[in-house]
Amino acid sequence: MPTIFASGPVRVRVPATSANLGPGFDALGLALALHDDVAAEVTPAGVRVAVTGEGAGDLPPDDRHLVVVAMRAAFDLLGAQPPGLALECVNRIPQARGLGSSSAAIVAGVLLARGLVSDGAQRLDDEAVLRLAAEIEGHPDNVAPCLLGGFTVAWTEPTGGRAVSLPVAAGISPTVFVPAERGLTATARAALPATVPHGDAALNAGRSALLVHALTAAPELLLPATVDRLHQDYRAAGMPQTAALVSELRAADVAAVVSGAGPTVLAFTAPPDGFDPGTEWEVWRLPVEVRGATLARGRLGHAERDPVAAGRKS
Ligand SMILES: Nc1ncnc2c1ncn2[C@@H]1O[C@H](COP(=O)(O)OP(=O)(O)O)[C@@H](O)[C@H]1O
Ligand SMILES: N[C@@H](CCOP(=O)(O)O)C(=O)O
Repeated sequence: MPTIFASGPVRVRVPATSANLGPGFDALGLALALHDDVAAEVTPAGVRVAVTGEGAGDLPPDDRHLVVVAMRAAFDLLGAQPPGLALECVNRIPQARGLGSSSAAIVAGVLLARGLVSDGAQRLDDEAVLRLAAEIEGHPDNVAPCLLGGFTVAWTEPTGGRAVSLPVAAGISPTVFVPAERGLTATARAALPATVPHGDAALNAGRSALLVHALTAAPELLLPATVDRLHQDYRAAGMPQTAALVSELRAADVAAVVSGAGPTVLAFTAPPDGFDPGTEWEVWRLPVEVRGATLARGRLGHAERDPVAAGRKS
């Protein structure tokens, strides 16, 4: 059957995410209430990308833009490339900080492409969207919460990425500490060793299982449940201030971890009154986002263009 493009624009709202959550390297993730909004439309020719907010002036306004890259990959699976594309991006998720900006861009692109094809949801079902997004990102742990919302457990089978979303216990109140400097995920992944000691792997297996229990039913266990030996120590030399802040918060009994590949720090509960991380950190309280990515017909409206409406709660 030929691929028929839908007429008119579609828009998507995608949440920020925090991946790993300590011991759950490449597996656990949490969606956070901070969003990018992107609208896309099929045009007669060419590719145009308008960006406001994070990345404006830095991101390539053409086929190299990550949302477009993801759209192209999805259109290949959907059966045809459109003659041209116009995108409008309103970005609020800080980029290259460990808050899942690249997975949000990828999920946005795959869902927009699906929305621009008239029988897109039949050609590319939800499981296929997750598989494709995880394949482009290289791991499933942050595309999963971006797509599904909430707290997710993701894994990879020979056929690709899969995930489930679990309900989060009351009392989980994430705070993120975001530094000005960037850190690319690819650089942080290059700092990891090819093999790890068996004892460290065993420790992480136990703690990530405990973390599922802590996040869904027993928040009082979050401190022991967030111990990690697989990635944070190996990456600490590349982000010493992040490592120091995680240690400082944990010494104050706050379950803190490196968010994703860093350099942002995630604390599962608010820091104690008077805790001062220093002026180099922006501190935002970001509730868990229970809704995953949402697609709708039409352009971005006033609410989606508001720079803070879908964003930070300080
Ligand atoms: N909204 C976006 N639109 C286009 N490209 C993006 C967007 N967000 C992130 N990227 C690309 O992904 C890179 C950051 O990805 P990554 O290193 O994985 O960090 P993060 O932890 O923020 O996902 C950016 O430098 C940029 O190239
Ligand atoms: N498991 C990945 C997670 C990367 O998350 P990001 O938000 O920093 O892209 C890793 O730790 O490399």
